[in-house]
Amino acid sequence: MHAIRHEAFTHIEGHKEFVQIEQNDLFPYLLVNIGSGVSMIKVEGEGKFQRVSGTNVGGGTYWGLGKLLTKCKSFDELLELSQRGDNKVIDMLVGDIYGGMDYNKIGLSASTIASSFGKAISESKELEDYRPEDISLSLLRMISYNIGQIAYLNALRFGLKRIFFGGFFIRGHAYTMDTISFAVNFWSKSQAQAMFLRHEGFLGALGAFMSYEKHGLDDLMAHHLVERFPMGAPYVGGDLSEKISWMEKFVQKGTEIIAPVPMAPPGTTGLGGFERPSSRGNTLRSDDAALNVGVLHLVPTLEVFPLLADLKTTGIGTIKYLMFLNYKRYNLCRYEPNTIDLSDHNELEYWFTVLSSHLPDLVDKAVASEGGTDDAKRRGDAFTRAFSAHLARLMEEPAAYGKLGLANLLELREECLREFQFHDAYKTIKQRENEASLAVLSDLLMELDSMSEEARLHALIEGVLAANIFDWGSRACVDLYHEGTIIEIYRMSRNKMQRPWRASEIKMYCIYIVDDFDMFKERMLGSGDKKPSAHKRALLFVDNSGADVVLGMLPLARELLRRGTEVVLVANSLPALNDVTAMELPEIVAEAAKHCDILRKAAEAGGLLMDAMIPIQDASKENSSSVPLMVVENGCGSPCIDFRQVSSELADAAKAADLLILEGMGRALHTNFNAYFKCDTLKPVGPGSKFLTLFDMACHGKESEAGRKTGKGEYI
Ligand SMILES: Nc1ncnc2c1ncn2[C@@H]1O[C@H](COP(=O)(O)OP(=O)(O)OP(=O)(O)O)[C@@H](O)[C@H]1O
Ligand SMILES: CC(C)(CO)[C@@H](O)C(=O)NCCC(=O)O
Repeated sequence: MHAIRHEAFTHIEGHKEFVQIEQNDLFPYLLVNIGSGVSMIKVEGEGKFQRVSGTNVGGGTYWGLGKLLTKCKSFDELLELSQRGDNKVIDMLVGDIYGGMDYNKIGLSASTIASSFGKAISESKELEDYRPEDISLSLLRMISYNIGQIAYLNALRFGLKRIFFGGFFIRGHAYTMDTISFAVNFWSKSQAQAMFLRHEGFLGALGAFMSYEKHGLDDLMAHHLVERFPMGAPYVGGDLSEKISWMEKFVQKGTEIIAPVPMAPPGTTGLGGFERPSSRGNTLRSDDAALNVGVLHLVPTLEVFPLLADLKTTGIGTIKYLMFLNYKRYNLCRYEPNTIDLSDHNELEYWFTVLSSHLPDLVDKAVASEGGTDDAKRRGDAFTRAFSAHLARLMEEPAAYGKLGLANLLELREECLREFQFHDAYKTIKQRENEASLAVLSDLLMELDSMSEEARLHALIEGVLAANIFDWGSRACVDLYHEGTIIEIYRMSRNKMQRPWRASEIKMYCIYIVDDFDMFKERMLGSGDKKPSAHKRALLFVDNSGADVVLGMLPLARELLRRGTEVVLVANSLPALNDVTAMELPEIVAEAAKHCDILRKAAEAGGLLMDAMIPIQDASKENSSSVPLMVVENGCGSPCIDFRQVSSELADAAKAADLLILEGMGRALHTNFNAYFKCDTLKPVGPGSKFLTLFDMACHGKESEAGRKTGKGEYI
């Protein structure tokens, strides 16, 4: 639960809500594992747990007894039957005893089950006279309610505030979860709430893995575990079945991709007591159709970005805590990379349309990047189907893979491409753009050098914004590109920039803009009595290949180097769209260095002209007079960045940094727009980048609360 965000959720009347749990507030809790039998485990801390109780009436009882009584051939069939059942045919209800009335004096409604299967005593019916549907429902309620009640009593016995339910019995079935939630709520008189886990079926395997000494997992930190989604999950059968054979336990081999089955609209529970939970529909909503899990990857080199401001000290925001026996609100604010929350249905629909409309073009590029072979076409087709199936799944249940943010969706697409062995769909385009931009770099540098300091700084920032237009995720950019050369478009785009740089609205999110260029300029160039004060080290998070990095970010890097600031170019570890990668940067820098002495000396000092990538500690060699220009990878393969999980090289490089330049829509707007850092930060986002209409916006930024408190500025 430390590692996987949005692991725990409540499930009440068909409504799933994720529960945010602070790392230091997780323990103690009761874990109820419903397998064949049921184990109840008191968990008091990391590795500190004790089995305190259990019950032999569990999943095995439901399946075993159900099989005997209904002749069902599979567990799912049995569960499906229960959806169409009516338990009052077999269960003795309070109303049956008290003449159809509620028994108000002791607080029981007429529909409350007085005795499971109790009606069968007094009726002269044989087993065959009962419908299997009714038997299944009575049995499911008997067992789930019993487990819910015992769990609650044990939590009470040990003063545990939370109960998590797991085990293969649950398996993501909405109706089972609603039934257990109902039971816990009923017996605790609404004092307790059942919580469920997205990866409930894997607890045993995970426990075995974690306790296996050879892994040396003692120091395992939450940020070392990354959840990725199994792209084969919705894509079953066909040529790629070998790839997903491990999923056979969950998904029947050879099943076609099927659209997820919508659940019936929630109804009301009516009279109270044991009315049917409203998520019950005519069709069982099972996760068989699309496996509802992510795969955990252990990446021991991932770290939390050390310059991320600790927002707890700022006290902004409110996090809702659902606590057992005690409902509290805490005033805490945690880092959330996503700016856009896709739980807003309109927002979700908008992004799904954008991604779907980009799909054919992306597949064309991906197939071309692999030489357009038959194999590449086959993989392209499989990718389209797999990704579309994921989109359909998420459209139907946005929380299927945890709380959905735009960054997750964009990363999902990149992962999906990689899953089908498209490692760099934009390879050719990136190369072509890099070459075209490098060819005009020296002209641009000459133009910049002819300007006054102030005009140059202004032109450089405008240049970063203007060059960020070259984004091949943006159709508008592609269209524009047909109409001019790289330098013409760059110049035109720069000329269009009018201060104050601002954006008024991005889709439904209003963005309030502060153009802080003057503040930044004062720090860089000084003003009045104030002397310029160069930053010690700047981290430049670069975005797109071609003009963006070559004509935008490199000239800015050069200016910083000229002023004695060390520059670290931070780029993706793996390709994502047309973003430049850390592997590609040394070659680009080497080529640019041919046109510029400042870049050449700095790149030499940073070791870039000798090796492709060098460890940061070797970077500040004594044998050069110039401050170094370095490259580090960020640990990501997505257009966005989650600062809780960056490469250890980046974390290391950040320790000495006092300026961050976070360029581009993915990293500065779709993610991290609301992120605060401990040092000066620039967040330049160019017009028309990543899916926005051209010239919709020029640049965004805002004053930082945290910045004001710490005396650090967040510019532009
Ligand atoms: N497709 C399925 N086939 C069989 N059982 C299923 C299926 N889906 C869910 N179940 C439920 O899962 C239960 C088994 O769960 P699980 O594998 O977690 O337990 P186990 O390891 O056998 O039990 P224990 O924890 O008691 O050792 C079954 O008894 C049944 O109730
Ligand atoms: C015996 C185990 C632990 C096997 O996993 C499980 O099936 C269980 O907890 N059964 C319930 C036993 C009891 O009555 O406590």
